[in-house]
Amino acid sequence: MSEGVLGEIIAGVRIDLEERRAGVSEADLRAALADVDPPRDPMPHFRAAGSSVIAEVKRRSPSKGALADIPDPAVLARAYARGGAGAISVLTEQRRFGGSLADLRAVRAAVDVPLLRKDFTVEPYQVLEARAAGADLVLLMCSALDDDSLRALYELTRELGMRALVEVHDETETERAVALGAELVGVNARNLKTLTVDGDTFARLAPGIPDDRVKVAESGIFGAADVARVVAEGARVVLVGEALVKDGDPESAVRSMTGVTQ
Ligand SMILES: O=P(O)(O)OC[C@@H](O)[C@@H](O)c1c[nH]c2ccccc12
Repeated sequence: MSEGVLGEIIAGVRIDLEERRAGVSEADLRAALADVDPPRDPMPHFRAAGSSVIAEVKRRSPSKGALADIPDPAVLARAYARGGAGAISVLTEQRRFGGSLADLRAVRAAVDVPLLRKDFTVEPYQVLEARAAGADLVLLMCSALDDDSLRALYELTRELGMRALVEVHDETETERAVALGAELVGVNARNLKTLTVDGDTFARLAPGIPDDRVKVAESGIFGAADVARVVAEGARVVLVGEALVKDGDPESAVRSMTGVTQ
């Protein structure tokens, strides 16, 4: 299932994960959950009229290399929050995206908006870790998970009171996400096996997702015109990284993509 770049990324993710697990056990993480504020629910914002933005803290990517110098993710997150972001995504994968759980904690301390831990989630340990660091959502990628793992991780997020953004990039994955009952389905226009963006992906896959689910358009969105296009195709939410981290005024950039209607 995971071939090419995706397989390589996940191999690295597993190595880093085992290193962390050697320091903090799953039982330690579960115990730590008692001291964490309850999860914040992004769904009301996502379901309200007009587009909602998940604004991403993203330092680099395998396809583009370094995107932006982000000396303090808290500063960027505050700008996103002032701009009206419905949620903030923090990429925590270290090797290819330059992120960390420290970034997630820094953002959690700075803003009240719901937070997505954006990583290649393959083990329950990562979901517990996300919640312990104050995340409210996790990303579950169909391309990285078989049906049993997908279901087990989805159920764990619900058990913890979190939401899962279930990511798809083709028809088969879309059917799997829908069959799972995913309420938040992200269509990633970037194929993580080849790293290329296909702007027609959302329009192609969205009709396969029932309208009672919240449809999220991910990747390759650079401005209000792109948002208007995916909103017309059924998106309620857009997930934007590169365009926001590169913008000198991220607050206005988020605002310009928020509340866009057909
Ligand atoms: O920087 P962009 O093109 O706006 O994309 C953001 C987001 O969609 C992208 O970071 C992403 C979507 N799914 C992922 C899975 C893993 C890592 C990264 C991603």
